[in-house]
Amino acid sequence: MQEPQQLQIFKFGGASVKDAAAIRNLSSIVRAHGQPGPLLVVVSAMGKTTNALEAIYQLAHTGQEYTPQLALLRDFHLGVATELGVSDEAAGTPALAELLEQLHDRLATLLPGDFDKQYDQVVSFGELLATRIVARALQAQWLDCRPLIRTDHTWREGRVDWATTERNLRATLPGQLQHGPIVTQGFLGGTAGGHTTTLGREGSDYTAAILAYCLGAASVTIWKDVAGLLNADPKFFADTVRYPEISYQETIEMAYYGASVIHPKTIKPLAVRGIPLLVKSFVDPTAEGTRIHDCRHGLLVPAFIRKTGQCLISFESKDLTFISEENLEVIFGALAQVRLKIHLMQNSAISFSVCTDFSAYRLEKLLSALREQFTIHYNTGLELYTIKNYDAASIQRLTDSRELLLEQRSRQTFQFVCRGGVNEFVK
Ligand SMILES: Nc1ncnc2c1ncn2[C@@H]1O[C@H](COP(=O)(O)OP(=O)(O)O)[C@@H](O)[C@H]1O
Ligand SMILES: N[C@@H](CC(=O)OP(=O)(O)O)C(=O)O
Repeated sequence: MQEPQQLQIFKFGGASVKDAAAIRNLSSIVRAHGQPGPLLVVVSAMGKTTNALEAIYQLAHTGQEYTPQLALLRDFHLGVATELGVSDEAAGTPALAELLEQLHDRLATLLPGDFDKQYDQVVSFGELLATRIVARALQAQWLDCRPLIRTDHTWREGRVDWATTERNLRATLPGQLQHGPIVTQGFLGGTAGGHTTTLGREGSDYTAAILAYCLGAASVTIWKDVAGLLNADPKFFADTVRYPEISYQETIEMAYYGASVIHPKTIKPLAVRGIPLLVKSFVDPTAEGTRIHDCRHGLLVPAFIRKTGQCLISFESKDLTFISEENLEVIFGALAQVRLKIHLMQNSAISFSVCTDFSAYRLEKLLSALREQFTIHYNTGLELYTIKNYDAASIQRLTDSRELLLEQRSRQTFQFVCRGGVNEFVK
């Protein structure tokens, strides 16, 4: 087996393929920055297509009308392909029409129940369509990653079988890469039985890391609409600062706390094999960006991370007994069962509180499981703020005008939960 020397992996997310002009820009980046050696291009669904597919699926699964939304999605993809001169007619193959027909048939034959499994079979079409269009625009090879990236049956958050995936990729890709760049889907995997899985929302960054790890890539570059990894999301915070370089460890923590610029699972596979991750701007591709790698640096400026759509749930034992390890085991078990991830937790003598993402469906399942044993209160519409490497001024900047429902601090990290401010911009 031949090792693909100096393999470069580029990942383009939804914003960088949102329309024909964006895909033209992507093509010029690949021409100017993709080195002459092997290149693997990972692409997400175009713009907000995954959200649109989620909405269509929700309607279809509940027996409601969805054909106008499906027609919009179809026309959008066919329109972009035509504008780029890569329609089925121009390409001489009906790949887009076939995908759209498969999507149509899937939606028309949904079964009641099995929500998460069927979600994956439907929502995956966003990446399949986008990669067909981008591969044609780049005159590159198109690769279906689903038979190669093997996962278990955890629908909507497939867990990767690393050994099988590495074997599959190493048996297939090095040879194919010799024939030119390859375009493949982010976010998707497949089970041993041939069913499609997805890796969790915004999981295409993670796909790039899986491919890099398994193929021993020289680097991964994720092309974003920002100048690099910043100390806060510029959509919500004024005066953001770019980190020119930052360690895997700092980045993994920022992603874990909710810095949505990088999917939290992305860093570990890269760190394990020492593969640098470059975050660069597709708006200004020659700018430096951020290099995430094995480096040492002094204390960084405080980083601000905001997670919206949070829910604070507190459990009290009904008979005023203390919160014990036995109680906690039951609560943690139920949270894992309904797949609610804990972002922050705190306990007092008779009460235990957790902050999680709000999902009406999962919360209801949790309440049914624990209601008999505990008195449960919850608040929704909350935000969780994290300040990494905090100082007094940074705490003051965020907490001054807010009523804190819960707060916690360690040596480097300050976190608090408060009520959500609609589209609030932090100065
Ligand atoms: N610390 C941060 N640094 C830079 N961008 C951030 C940060 N936290 C959140 N973001 C947001 O992440 C966005 C880019 O990520 P995302 O939209 O997921 O990209 P894509 O869908 O193209 O992969 C930026 O537009 C920015 O609003
Ligand atoms: N399209 C998927 C996967 C993804 O990673 O997208 P993006 O790279 O645009 O965040 C989603 O929206 O969840």
